[in-house]
Amino acid sequence: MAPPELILTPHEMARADTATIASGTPGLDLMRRAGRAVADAARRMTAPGGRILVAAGPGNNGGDGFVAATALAADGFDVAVVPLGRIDRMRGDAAEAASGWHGEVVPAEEARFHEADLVIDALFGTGLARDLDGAARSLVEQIDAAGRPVLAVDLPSGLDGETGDVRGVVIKAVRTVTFAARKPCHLLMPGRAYCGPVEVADIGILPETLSAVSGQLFVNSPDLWRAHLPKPDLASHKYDRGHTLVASGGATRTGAARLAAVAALRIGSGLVTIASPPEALGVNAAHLTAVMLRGCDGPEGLYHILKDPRFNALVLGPALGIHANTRAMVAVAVQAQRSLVLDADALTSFEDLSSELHQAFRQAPTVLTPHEGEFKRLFSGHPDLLDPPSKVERTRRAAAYTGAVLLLKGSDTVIAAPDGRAAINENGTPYLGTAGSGDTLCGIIAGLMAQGLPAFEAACAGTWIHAEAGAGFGPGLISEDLAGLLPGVLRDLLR
Ligand SMILES: NC(=O)C1=CN([C@@H]2O[C@H](COP(=O)(O)OP(=O)(O)OC[C@H]3O[C@@H](n4cnc5c(N)ncnc54)[C@H](O)[C@@H]3O)[C@@H](O)[C@H]2O)[C@@H](O)CC1
Ligand SMILES: [K+]
Repeated sequence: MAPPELILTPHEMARADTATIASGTPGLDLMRRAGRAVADAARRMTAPGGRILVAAGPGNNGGDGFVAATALAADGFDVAVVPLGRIDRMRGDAAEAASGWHGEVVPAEEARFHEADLVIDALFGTGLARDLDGAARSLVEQIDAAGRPVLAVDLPSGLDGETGDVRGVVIKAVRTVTFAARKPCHLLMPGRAYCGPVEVADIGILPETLSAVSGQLFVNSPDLWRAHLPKPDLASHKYDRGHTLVASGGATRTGAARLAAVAALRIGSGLVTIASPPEALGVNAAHLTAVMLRGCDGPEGLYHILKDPRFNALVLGPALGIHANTRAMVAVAVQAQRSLVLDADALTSFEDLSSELHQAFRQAPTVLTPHEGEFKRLFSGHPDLLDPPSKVERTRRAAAYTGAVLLLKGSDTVIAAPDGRAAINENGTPYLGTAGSGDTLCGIIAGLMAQGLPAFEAACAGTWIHAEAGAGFGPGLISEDLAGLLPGVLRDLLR
């Protein structure tokens, strides 16, 4: 089994670079390998002899560009370098790489990017320190306006490597070659939309060096959690696979709980029960077959049901209503120390009361699944949780604050555990943006926790499986389809 893929921040990457150099690999060797990997990609993107313009910045990203230019010219491509600033002011390895270039140099104001078959963007990489302005901004705008295919070196210039935000302006690339590991900007929005497919080139930085500097940020893929997935054997029966309880809303708001309940059953929870307000029992009963039903009158009702220890995972939130009763039900669930997924109304009920959530969930596995709007409302009194520009950092801080696993939804869903582990999901699909999709996600996660997955792994696996099911279906997807798509995804995963 492959190890989980690490994502390194620019700062961590610089540490890996320094450690590699300290252990005997010259920095110039790393740059040469980086530049050659860029040249390899460029070769695949350009017809023999094609015109390639390399926009080279003042730092090591520019150095990589000079190495690539030299390799491509040697291969017979028609290459010119467009430097940003004076080449004779470059320093260190980048100056060394630039000194190997004896071909055409074109000043930015004379560069005809629109005539290029390929533009290599080697302006800025992980060293971008502020918003682009002046000559740098003009050059980026000039390249973008030309509309020619761009190959980005490490990352599209103008992207903040850590946050994925645009620093003033950014070049839109059709492909990116990065080194040793992907950076957060390759997965987080909006950055991801500017990268095209991202290729990770091995430049000789050892996996153990990457692990040593890693801040425990991962790509959310099966490599991160597959080992935890339950595989029932011949001797196991439904009582071994947990019992998920989903709280239903009132008589006209019962669908969300049923979506969650059916998803929990499909993902493998041995038994699933809907806890329904008395007035909604009839409508729930009319729609349920394999899912069981219990009457549950608010927090007191929940308290009585949870006296039965077999209910080991709970979903609270979908269509429960935003009021004190919902908060009280959360309190009962927390007291009962069961695995818990809180979404939607269960979160919004704590608006302006988020201080009540401080360390509230550290006793039992809990997953909170807000989208950005819910997250902002929930933690509106806590600028320390809302201010960090990095979505990963915001999610991590909220996880540490609440003691729960935080799943901050979006096309770049981030999942963070209170211990600092975090993952960015990348298999999402816009088709998942449909009514009830979040309810299904809650059911999947709770169903996995019912079977014994730890909260972080359940949240990561649930996010990935939910997205995979949606992506496999595509246009026309509605939430009722999702549970039925889970067996196919599970079959592939457990193969
Ligand atoms: N870290 C590594 O392991 C390796 C890194 N390499 C390359 O090195 C790059 C990082 O190099 P650097 O740290 O030199 O950084 P960059 O080359 O990304 O940029 C730094 C330079 O840009 C200037 N600068 C920063 N922000 C600016 C702005 N807004 N406007 C104008 N100028 C600005 C800085 O003063 C500095 O001269 C990576 O992206 C990668 O391409 C490779 O050479 C191989 C190994
Ligand atoms: K770049």
